[in-house]
Amino acid sequence: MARDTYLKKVLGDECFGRVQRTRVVMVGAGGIGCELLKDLLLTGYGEIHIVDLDTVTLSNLNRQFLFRKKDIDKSKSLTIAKAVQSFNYFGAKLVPHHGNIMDTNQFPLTWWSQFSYVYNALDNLEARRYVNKMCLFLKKPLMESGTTGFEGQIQPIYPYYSECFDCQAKVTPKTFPVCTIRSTPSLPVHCITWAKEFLFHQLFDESEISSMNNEEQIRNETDDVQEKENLAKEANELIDLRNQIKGLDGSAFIESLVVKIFQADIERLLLIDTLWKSRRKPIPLNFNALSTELQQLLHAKNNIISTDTKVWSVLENLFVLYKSGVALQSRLKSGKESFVSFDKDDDDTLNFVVAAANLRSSIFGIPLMSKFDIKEIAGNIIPAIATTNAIISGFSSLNGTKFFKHDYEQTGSVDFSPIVKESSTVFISIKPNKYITAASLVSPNESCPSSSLLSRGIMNLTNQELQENTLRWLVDELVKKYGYEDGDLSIIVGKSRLVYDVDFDDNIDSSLSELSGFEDGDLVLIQDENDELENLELYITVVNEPTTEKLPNIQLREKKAIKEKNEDEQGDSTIENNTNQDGTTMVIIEDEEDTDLVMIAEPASKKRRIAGEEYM
Ligand SMILES: Nc1ncnc2c1ncn2[C@@H]1O[C@H](COP(=O)(O)OP(=O)(O)OP(=O)(O)O)[C@@H](O)[C@H]1O
Ligand SMILES: [Zn+2]
Repeated sequence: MARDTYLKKVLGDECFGRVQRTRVVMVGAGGIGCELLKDLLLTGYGEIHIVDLDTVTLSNLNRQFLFRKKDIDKSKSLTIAKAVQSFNYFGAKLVPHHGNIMDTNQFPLTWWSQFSYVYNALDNLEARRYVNKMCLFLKKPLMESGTTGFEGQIQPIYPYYSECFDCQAKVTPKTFPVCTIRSTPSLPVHCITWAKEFLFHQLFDESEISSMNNEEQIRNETDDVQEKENLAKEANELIDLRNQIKGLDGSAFIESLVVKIFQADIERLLLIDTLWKSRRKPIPLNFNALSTELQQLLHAKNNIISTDTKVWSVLENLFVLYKSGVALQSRLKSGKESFVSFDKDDDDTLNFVVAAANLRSSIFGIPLMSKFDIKEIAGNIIPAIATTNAIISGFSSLNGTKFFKHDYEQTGSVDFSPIVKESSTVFISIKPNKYITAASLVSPNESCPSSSLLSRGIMNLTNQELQENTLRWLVDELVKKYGYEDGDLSIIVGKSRLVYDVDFDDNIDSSLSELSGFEDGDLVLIQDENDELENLELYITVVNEPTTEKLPNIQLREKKAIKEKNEDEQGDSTIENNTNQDGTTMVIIEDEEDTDLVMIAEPASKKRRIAGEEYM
């Protein structure tokens, strides 16, 4: 059967026709992106824009099947667009963009407005959150997807009609109590966390204050006065050492470091009796006893450390610490870098963390690990699996394409209720009986910072208007337009910087261009201090010509009314479910007569795990 005949049969003539006239964007051209682009192309989409900021690396080739060895170091988006031409059977127009999706110069809000559907194929929380926001701004449907190892998930997002990406808290990586890491490690992962988050961070990274040295946290976690004093002392000495890094020569720096962290700090720790009542006491490193052998290694011609999969001896770890420590020190000394951040692919940083973690392990009687294994833990690497990406991409395009069964484009409607009822979040996993599960979409979370009690719109001003108009002008305009009682509003820019409220009017006569936070692409939050009107988020857009619609023509809803409406709508999810004896549910995904996809679902309440940071 010809391809288009087949697609017409599966999607229906009208839907297929719409898909062919549609312009979509795919953000991310990595593991999921390669699979997804193939799917979107073979579904017949008319125009596909592809955004990625990165270039192809060797490690991508095992699963990102559209890239070849010859493509290494080339732009992912440009390469992928070329690679699919050989099977571009429907003649889709492919438009690659090499850049960061969060760059508002390259991708202003006006750029986003051209798309009918946004497909995410990203690997980090920050970019996902950003795209979610843009889609909320423009009421664009978004398909979110993520995989980690054998697990994966898609989440269709229909702004204000179903949960957005921010509606559910994300799984955060496992953390350990500071005191376990700093005083009483018992597992290799404790020593790796110490080496990476505390030692490396304090010595080489941007900020001297790390979470491992958070006094308040330490105060909450231990009552032992001696331990508290000890931790503070340790950290201060490390900061002193950091300040001396550039002044010391290589061997003096490493020797001071080793003697301090593996000898003096441990000896001091041993003085706190309470810590060792029921634990094995650590044994400080005897640096003197090892220094002759270390010198021999340092003067050896051959590279003695070769295999990453072998567990190094204490001496070998000391050697690697020496070499990587000196390399990092000279990078800072050269002035080219003012700090160095840990990166699993930066060998100096990884070697330092591996060696420091292992030396600490040896002191506490914890098994040492190979560089290969430590890299996996320190880099939080869960292997990416091509098949998981392929399955998730398939669900992503299948579920996303359903949107085009409706004629949203023609009618201009943004009432997403019908498509929300037909869509589902899909999960895949390797657990028996849970290979594929699905749950119907639910209404946005009432306390979601991104999609509840909030209206959004665009503020259009020319550069000249930004220079001429003061904050006072903006406050007056806001009050006139939206009716804040007694003018009692506050204006917040950036993440949380207050520039105005009734008790803080220091900036009132500054022009908007003088106040940072009012540049093209910036977001400004307006809050009603009387707590009656919902919040308003403005997206600043610099236009060439003055417009009459400087502030968005919207009516802010009353918070009370929204809450009441939400309460009325509770429990309004109508997807047909049939509960089985084992508590799982059969969810009919397709509403067509010839139902083609039936899934087993667990109750929706159990399924609140959304693609978070650890999803690739
Ligand atoms: N802010 C962003 N703007 C544009 N593209 C982004 C942004 N953040 C991430 N990406 C891209 O999303 C893709 C995610 O794909 P994937 O998870 O396979 O990651 P990868 O970097 O290719 O692989 P790995 O992380 O395993 O080395 C990457 O190609 C990455 O460059
Ligand atoms: Zn939300």
